[in-house]
Amino acid sequence: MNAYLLDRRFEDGTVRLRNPHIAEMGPDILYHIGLGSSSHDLQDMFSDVRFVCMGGTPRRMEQFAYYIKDEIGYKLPSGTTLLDISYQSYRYCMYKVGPVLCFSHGMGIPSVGILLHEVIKLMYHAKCRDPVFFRLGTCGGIGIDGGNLVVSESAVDGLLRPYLEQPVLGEIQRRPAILDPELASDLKNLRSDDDPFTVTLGKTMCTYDFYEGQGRVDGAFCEYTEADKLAFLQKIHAANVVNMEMESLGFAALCYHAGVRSAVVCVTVINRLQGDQMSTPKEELNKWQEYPQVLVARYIRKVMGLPAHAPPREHSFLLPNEVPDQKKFQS
Ligand SMILES: O=P(O)(O)O[C@@H]1C[C@H](O)[C@@H](CO)O1
Ligand SMILES: O=c1cc[nH]c(=O)[nH]1
Repeated sequence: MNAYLLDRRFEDGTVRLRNPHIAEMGPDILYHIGLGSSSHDLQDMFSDVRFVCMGGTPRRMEQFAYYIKDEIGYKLPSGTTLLDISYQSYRYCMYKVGPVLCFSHGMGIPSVGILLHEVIKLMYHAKCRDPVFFRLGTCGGIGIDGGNLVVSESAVDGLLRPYLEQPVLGEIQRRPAILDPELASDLKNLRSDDDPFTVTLGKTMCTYDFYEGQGRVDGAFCEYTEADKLAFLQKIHAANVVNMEMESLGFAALCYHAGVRSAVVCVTVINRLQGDQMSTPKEELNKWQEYPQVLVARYIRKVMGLPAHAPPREHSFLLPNEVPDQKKFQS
């Protein structure tokens, strides 16, 4: 067995829940994804899932669902589009394309954490074997220009500590935020020479805020100088931090605790050593957001025994319902 997993899974690769109450309590409602162990046949619906891919926005993850559909040669019945399985939750989006499950996770550790509790339980109820979890995100690069990829080798908090802390029953609970090193290195090696992006392996700083938490000077509040900010960014850069985002710590800690292999692949949308404001045109940002998908699709294809090379799309992808030139009204 992969050294990263230790004995945190069952021999047959199914997910071991580290919660004795679930087996005893009867029906389990997965409230935020609109599913349940008695209202749905979770094993029938999801037991073939091998890859769980998540990222912040519903649009990005719906796009990914269509992209991976083409990449793995999955066909939809004619005249149909992909169903958002968790549409009744009005929280996260969720698409299934063969062995790939795609979710949006919203912003920040609380949002991704709640989703992970329910997705890990879903893997358990469905008896999925050896699922691999990916976060496909955006980030601020530290010394890396926009439009390049970072595969996280580990996640640290805003104090450079490699664990997730949260108060539980009035005490601080600590869980190590460990990502699978073998998976990270496999992903990095899937870059091809004709890709329009570089891939850097390094530490990711995960913060609780986009503005002051990431040392920006362009929030509604700021009590430090530009020089203070740059000194901090240089200090963390010297400690091998190459990017900043807001979910990796919770994502890594919960996946590791569940015995699930996991990786974080983010595209840089700004080089924080050069500024704070997000001034890149939307069209460019949309194209960049697809780069993590390209690398993860290559990994999935490789594991499925398909040729690994999946090129980036020429143009950023429009969803079936995004008819161009629609007139919108704002009062
Ligand atoms: O998943 P994404 O790439 O949206 O996550 C990053 C971190 C925050 O959630 C968000 C801030 O803009 O982007
Ligand atoms: O600077 C950035 C860009 C994207 N996401 C972040 O959390 N920070």
